[in-house]
Amino acid sequence: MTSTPRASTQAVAGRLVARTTEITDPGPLLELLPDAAEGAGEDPGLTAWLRRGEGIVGWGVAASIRTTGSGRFDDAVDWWREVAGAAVVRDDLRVPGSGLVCLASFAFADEPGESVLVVPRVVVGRRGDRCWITLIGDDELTPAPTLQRQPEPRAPGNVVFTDGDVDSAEWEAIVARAVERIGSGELEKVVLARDLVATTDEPLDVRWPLRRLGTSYEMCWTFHVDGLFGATPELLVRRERGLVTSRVLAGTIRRTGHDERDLALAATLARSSKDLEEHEYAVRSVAEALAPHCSSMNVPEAPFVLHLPNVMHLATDVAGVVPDTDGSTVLELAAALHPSAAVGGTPTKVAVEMIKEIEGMDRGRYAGPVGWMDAHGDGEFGIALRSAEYSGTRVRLFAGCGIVADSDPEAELAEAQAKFVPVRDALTAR
Ligand SMILES: C=C(O[C@@H]1C=C(C(=O)O)C=C[C@H]1O)C(=O)O
Repeated sequence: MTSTPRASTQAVAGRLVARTTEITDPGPLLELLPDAAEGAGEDPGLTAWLRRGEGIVGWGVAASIRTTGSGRFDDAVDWWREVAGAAVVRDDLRVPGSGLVCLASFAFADEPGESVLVVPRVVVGRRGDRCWITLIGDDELTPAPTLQRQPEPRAPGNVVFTDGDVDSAEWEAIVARAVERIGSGELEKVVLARDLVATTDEPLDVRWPLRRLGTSYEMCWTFHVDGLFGATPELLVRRERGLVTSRVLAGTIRRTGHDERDLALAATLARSSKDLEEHEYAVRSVAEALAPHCSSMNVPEAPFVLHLPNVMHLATDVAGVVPDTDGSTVLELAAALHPSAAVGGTPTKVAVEMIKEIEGMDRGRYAGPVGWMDAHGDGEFGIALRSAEYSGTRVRLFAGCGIVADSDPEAELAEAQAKFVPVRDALTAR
């Protein structure tokens, strides 16, 4: 058993006061984020959760909590219940993302790793053609800032990439070892990841990669919470007024850059027994974790192919109804789902143990839940994939692959390389 260190809280001075007001369209939300370097030493707390230009961005820190260990989700649930329960909220819009919200990102493993929840001081959101600002303060409202499109973020300068904890040859050997153990019947699937370290000339202005991810990977959820950023195609869970949805991905093929060839490859992917098997494990793990909370569920029989600029995935959208009698918040659902077979394996416990034993690196918050939640427990959590953690000029990129009985280590390495592309390009693109 791992111990559960207590959560460390940055105290909320008093109760939080939040007010949401409708505003005219302020332009692309990512362009509103202020320059973190101008914050006079204060934590700028830049946060983002966006897809196709809709979602929320935030800055400033009205309240936050850091938590570790196997109790990280429970600590977060308790903290948010307390903060949201005591808050005074005025929200005339009542759309997803308006009112009091927190953004959060959780460590993949029970140990090591730190999880973070942040309530920004200023949140600006867009849903359809409605836009809003929410000001959050302790005891009294944060004064309204002037919303303006910010100049182009500072460029990272030259970027040098080096192997992370495990180089490519070693990683292939690790994958080969996993395939052997799957062959001997120890487990069915394990997801193995590796990291790549980018060193930038200038301390990273996270708005630089965020803007590029937001435009190049529109169909993904572009996010940033406390130094973890990326654009994930995988939605762990969304809860919106009793309806839950999850987009499950597993089974991948690299794109060639030629539309016709890619279409042929998409058809191959949809028929590939190796990928369908890997996908089936992931869908089953999500459906089984959601079932106890749902009065009805829809699990499509066959996946569709999701086309991204770098790769294509087998994808299934699972949906369910959470009755009022269940009352689980989106965070509790995310906790129940994590780690799904898309990032852990099957059976989960054996796979997670094997990851710890052979992967050779600390995942940090990569592949953990990342997203936002409101005071009613609605919100969205994605899986932090196609992501990186940064501090100053050091950026750690992550990518992983589901390994099954007939996985080929060389092909898996190439697949992981393709999954580095979104963040790599976002750092180096002009
Ligand atoms: C683990 C990652 O991706 C996951 C693994 C996939 C696969 O092995 O086919 C596909 C999508 C994700 O569920 C990653 O991007 O790092």
